[in-house]
Amino acid sequence: MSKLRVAVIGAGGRIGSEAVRAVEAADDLELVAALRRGDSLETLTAAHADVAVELTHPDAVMENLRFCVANGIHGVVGTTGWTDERLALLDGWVAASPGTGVLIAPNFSIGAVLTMRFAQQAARFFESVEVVELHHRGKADAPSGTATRTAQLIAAARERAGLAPQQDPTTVGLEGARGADVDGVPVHAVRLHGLLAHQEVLFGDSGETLTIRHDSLHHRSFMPGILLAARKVTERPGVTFGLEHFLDLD
Ligand SMILES: NC(=O)C1=CN([C@@H]2O[C@H](COP(=O)(O)OP(=O)(O)OC[C@H]3O[C@@H](n4cnc5c(N)ncnc54)[C@H](OP(=O)(O)O)[C@@H]3O)[C@@H](O)[C@H]2O)C=CC1
Ligand SMILES: O=C(O)C1=N[C@H](C(=O)O)C[C@H](O)C1
Repeated sequence: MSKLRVAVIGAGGRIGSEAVRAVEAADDLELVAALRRGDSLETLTAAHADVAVELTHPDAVMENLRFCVANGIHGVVGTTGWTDERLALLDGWVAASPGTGVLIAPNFSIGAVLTMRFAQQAARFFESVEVVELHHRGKADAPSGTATRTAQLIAAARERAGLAPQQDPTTVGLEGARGADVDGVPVHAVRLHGLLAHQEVLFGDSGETLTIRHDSLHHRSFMPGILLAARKVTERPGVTFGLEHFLDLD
C-alpha cells in the first residue's frame, strides 16, 4: 500500500520539528516536504502532498491554509488564533474545494482533550469555575487556544444545564486582575521559563472544589494526536474543530 504523503509547515519550530521526526518515524507516512519561514508553498504541490500539518503562527496560518485548500491538500492544524471570522473564511474556502478536509485541534495531546471532556462533564455540578493555563515564555498568544476552547465548552455546558451566569462582586483594582472573560469564564494566563504547556480547570461549590490538571511535559505529547489526525483527515471532508471528533471517547 502506498504511504500517505505528509508535509509539515513550520518545520523549524518547537512543535514543527518534533512533527517532522514523528512523521519520518511512522511506517505508513512519508515526509514529502518540511517548510520553514520563507519557503514557497508551491513546494507542497510540487511534492504532491496529500496532507499538510500546519504548525506556524496565527499571523501565517490563514495564508497557508488558503493555499492548501485551494490545491486540494488536506490540513491538520495546530496553530492557534481561531476566531469565528477566521473559521467562516476557512469554511468558505473548503466549500469551494469539495472533498478537502481540515482538522483544527486546539490541542493534540490526548490528556488535554480528556481534560476538556471532563471539564464539560463537571461544569453543570459547580457554582463557579475558572481556567488557569501555564506556558513557556515563547508562546505566541494568550490565552492559549486550549484554555479558550475549554472555557467555551464549559460555558456551553452551563448554559445547557440552565446554570445562572457566574456573579463576580469583586472590585477590580488593577485591570486584568481577574483574568480574561471567555463566555463568562475567567481565564488566567501564566508565562514562565521552564514550563511547556499546562492547564488547570478549577471548579468550586459549597464546601468543595474540584481541580482538573493536565501537563504536557514534552512536545512528544502532541505527536500521537497529530499522526492520528493526518491519517484520518483525508476521510473527513469539511472543517472539523477539535481532535475529539476523530477519537472514540465514549
Ligand atoms: N494544537 C496543539 O496541540 C499545539 C499547538 N501549538 C501551536 O503551534 C504554533 C507554533 O508553536 P511553536 O512551535 O511553539 O512556535 P515556534 O515559534 O517555535 O514555531 C513556529 C515556527 O513557524 C515558523 N513560521 C512562521 N511563519 C511561517 C510561515 N509562513 N511558513 C513556514 N514557517 C513559518 C517560525 O519561523 P521563525 O522561527 O522564523 O519565526 C517557527 O519556526 C502556535 O500557534 C502554538 O500555539 C503548539 C503546541 C501544541
Ligand atoms: O504554544 C504552545 O506551546 C501550545 N499551544 C496550544 C494552545 O495555545 O492551546 C496547545 C498547547 O497548549 C501548547
